[in-house]
Amino acid sequence: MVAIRVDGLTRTFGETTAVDDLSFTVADGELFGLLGPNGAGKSTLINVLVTLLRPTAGTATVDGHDVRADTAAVRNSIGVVFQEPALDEELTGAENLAFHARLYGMGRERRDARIGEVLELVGLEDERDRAVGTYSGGMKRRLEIGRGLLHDPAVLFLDEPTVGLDAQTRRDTWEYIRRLNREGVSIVLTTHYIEEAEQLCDRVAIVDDGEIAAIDTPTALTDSLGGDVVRLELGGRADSLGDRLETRTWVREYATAGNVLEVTVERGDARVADLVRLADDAGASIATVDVRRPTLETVFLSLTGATIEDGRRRASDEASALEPPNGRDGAARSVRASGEDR
Ligand SMILES: Nc1ncnc2c1ncn2[C@@H]1O[C@H](COP(=O)(O)OP(=O)(O)OP(=O)(O)O)[C@@H](O)[C@H]1O
Repeated sequence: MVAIRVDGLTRTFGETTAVDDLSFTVADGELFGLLGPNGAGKSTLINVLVTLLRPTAGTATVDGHDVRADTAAVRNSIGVVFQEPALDEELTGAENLAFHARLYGMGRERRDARIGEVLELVGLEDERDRAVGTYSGGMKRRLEIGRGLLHDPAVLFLDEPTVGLDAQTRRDTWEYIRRLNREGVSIVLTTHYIEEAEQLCDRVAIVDDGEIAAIDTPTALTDSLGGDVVRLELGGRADSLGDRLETRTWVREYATAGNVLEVTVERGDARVADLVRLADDAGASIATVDVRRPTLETVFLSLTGATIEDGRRRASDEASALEPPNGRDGAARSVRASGEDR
């Protein structure tokens, strides 16, 4: 079964094509990540899938419902946690959830049972009667995730779920997200954190400039780069080693620059000794050796020619230099007010 099917989806804002002819599917029960810098089109894509924005072209279904024709059915099937917190700090955790459950028209009995279940799922049962204003950042985020789950949705959308959280709280939040996923909820999350995509997601779509540059499991994406890079800093010029490397079948490729030699091999840790021996035979002394496994950052760089950080900087420069001529439309603005990490 398919949780989400996107076919030729495009969304433009005036001259800007925020989402450009995307097609992909998310399987039932999958934890799927959209990784890309600010301005790549991730939020626009999510806003179309959660029916806050209409597509300009193409189609999408969520839990089998068309985002254009069946908005009510889509909304019933999904939970959404936006980047911007929207909790009432004066109410307790349980009261915040009860308020939301009433908005969903849940009857009292179901509401009470479900609030208990959800608080347990996100590990806040002991804090249920404390005012949310006294919660830590991570607890608030978990309560928001819990709120998105109240009506038992098939698909949960999380827009930058750990933005602004410290490293430890981020890891804890990942654990809760994994737990929900194990309970059977399909999850789509956006992130610009490499590690989040690598550690958490079953599959990742690398999004840049409204397009999907690649889509696969994190391991397959990093493997596609063809191996680890062993970097040797030598006492003399590195090109003296070139001839010797040419004859080694385990060398996928190599590059030299001054006294630095970079060799791509399948298993970097297993080849360090061979490379040290080769350098030795060539009479080259070695100053440093390190082995780098490619990360999704390396994949992003090789696909787009920029780092995610570059992309983020470019987006924020553009945003401050040039506001869109017609301004942002209301639906998008209400869910995208500026946050601390932009
Ligand atoms: N309502 C809008 N009006 C005009 N342009 C918009 C609007 N929403 C998004 N855009 C533009 O569409 C492009 C994609 O933006 P989007 O917010 O979807 O990217 P993103 O990857 O989600 O980034 P972020 O992490 O900052 O939300 C950007 O160029 C942005 O300026």
